[in-house]
Amino acid sequence: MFNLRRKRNKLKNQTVTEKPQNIKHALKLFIKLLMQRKKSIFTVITMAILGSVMYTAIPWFMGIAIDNVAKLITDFGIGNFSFEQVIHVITWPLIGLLIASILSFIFSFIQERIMAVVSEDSGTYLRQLMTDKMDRLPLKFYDDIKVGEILSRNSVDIERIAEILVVGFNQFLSSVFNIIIGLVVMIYISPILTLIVFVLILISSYTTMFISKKSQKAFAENFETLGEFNSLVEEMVTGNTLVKVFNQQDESIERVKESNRKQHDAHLKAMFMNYAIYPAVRFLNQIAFIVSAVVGAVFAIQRKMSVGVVQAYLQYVSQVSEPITEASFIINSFQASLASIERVYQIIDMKDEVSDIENPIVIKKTKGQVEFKNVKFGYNQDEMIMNGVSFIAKPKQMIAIVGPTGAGKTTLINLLMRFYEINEGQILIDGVDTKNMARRDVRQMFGMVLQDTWLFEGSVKDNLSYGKKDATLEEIKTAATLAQSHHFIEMMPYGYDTIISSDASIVSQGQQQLLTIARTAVANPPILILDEATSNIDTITEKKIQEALAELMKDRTSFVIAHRLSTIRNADLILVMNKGNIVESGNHDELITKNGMYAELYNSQFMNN
Ligand SMILES: Nc1ncnc2c1ncn2[C@@H]1O[C@H](COP(=O)(O)OP(=O)(O)OP(=O)(O)O)[C@@H](O)[C@H]1O
Repeated sequence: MFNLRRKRNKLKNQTVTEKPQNIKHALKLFIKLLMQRKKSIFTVITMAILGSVMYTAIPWFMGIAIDNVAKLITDFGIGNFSFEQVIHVITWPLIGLLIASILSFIFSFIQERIMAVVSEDSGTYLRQLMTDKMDRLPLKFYDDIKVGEILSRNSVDIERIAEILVVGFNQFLSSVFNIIIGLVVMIYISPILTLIVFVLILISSYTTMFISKKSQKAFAENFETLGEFNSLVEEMVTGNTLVKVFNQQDESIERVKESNRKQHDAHLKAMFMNYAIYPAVRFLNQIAFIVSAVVGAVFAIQRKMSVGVVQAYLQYVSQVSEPITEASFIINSFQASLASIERVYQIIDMKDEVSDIENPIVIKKTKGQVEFKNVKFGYNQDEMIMNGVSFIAKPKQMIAIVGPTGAGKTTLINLLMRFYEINEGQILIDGVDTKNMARRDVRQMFGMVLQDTWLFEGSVKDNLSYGKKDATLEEIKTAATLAQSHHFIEMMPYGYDTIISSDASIVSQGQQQLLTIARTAVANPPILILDEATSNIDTITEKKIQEALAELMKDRTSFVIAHRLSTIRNADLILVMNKGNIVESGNHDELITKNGMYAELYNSQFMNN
């Protein structure tokens, strides 16, 4: 079936990877995106710093409260001071703690709120950029990419970028400042202990990362070997007879045994990781905390550190170690978003369609003469398929294009409509090179009636006036009458106001075709493109379609991708195509006399269906 323009999807787009191909470039794009909202980002960073300061202040105030109570105990001895005295010494630290907690909450609330807006805005901004771009991209772009791929970039990837902005970026900022400020306070409390603790945290985080990678591999191996084992067993069961016929029982059993042994080893490794290594990793992660607790206790006994400070220190150890241990998770999701941003910008940064020339020529009233002058074209620069095609279609002539599949019929139409730019030569309409016209004006001169009809969800009236928005109801009805549709439209529940869609059963396939003919008639284009590929429509409707098309073609230049003998015989000019080029042209009698490819095609099954 004739499917204009999009004949071959090369699907050369890359598979979705979770890592950016060029991390530096992706990072630049990410920063560029953030810099769109400089003020917000600056506020967010300030909030993150202030939030971390407040967060760090909380254990500090708690420490002061503990130390104040401890001092009461040391000064007066247990039970020798009043409740009021306790309240007196803890009131200020507790107020400080309360204020720090509230401020910490407020700062992170503002931070998250602003980032939520930035994230939404960035999503909308990227979506807008993508949509605008889709409009400006050459149609060739759509040959090379799957529709699903475009949709996924427009939704999943942008969603992921928005998510990392609202969740990941906040988490990242808070983690960085919590670590820095936490470390500063820890160093202030005890530089030596902090050095030991920091090294321990780094070692345990690195080990965790290393082991997670190994364990992921072990689990993957486990699944793989299990899959292999299952398919071997399945093969043995289903092919049991064959195995016996060829006397391969021993070898089969040996293969299963071997696979079973591999599966056993892989499973054991995976389970070992799960039950032995992970608890060890968890313990490792606690080591920094344990060392700090032990050393802190010793310092407290030696009175080098107060109990309150030891308690604050321990909280700082968690404050610093937790984000470091989670770093791999944050890095992974950040990497995934960088990959997303890279994919989105791959489209945004693509080269636009060659823009129309300034001051394009406008043909006021098209006569409908079409000329191809030595046209050369290839979908790819290095692979020409059309090598110097020339012909003239005079106004109101009917041109039949024939040729075997892949001959270049669609390509010829694609070029006519300027869906692709030709490499050499000229395509002229009424003597004007289409390159010197606006694309929109060129396409407006053509009306197309294709096999794959396209109706949108809306009233019959709206569908018919799609090509001429200001068409009056009278015009629409006249066109519908010409296209043998008026009668069945009137029979519909609401006549011309009936809502239809392409998949609605309210209009049959044949009626859909008639409606598309009516739609073209409303638009009243000077040149027509018709696809005559046979479709499974009943003979009566088929006849109606024929009559409607004949009516439509009256007084217009028409290009027909022809399959019907009658059409071809009536054509003023037949273009016989093969391997991208016109190999013969003329009318039926001339071509038959020539006894070339046309005669061959004519006598074969090809045109006689
Ligand atoms: N978008 C495209 N990108 C690259 N090559 C293409 C593209 N569309 C078509 N071709 C190639 O161009 C040649 C001509 O194809 P075209 O679709 O024009 O033939 P056709 O005569 O319309 O075939 P059919 O009768 O099957 O519809 C073929 O070799 C085809 O593989």
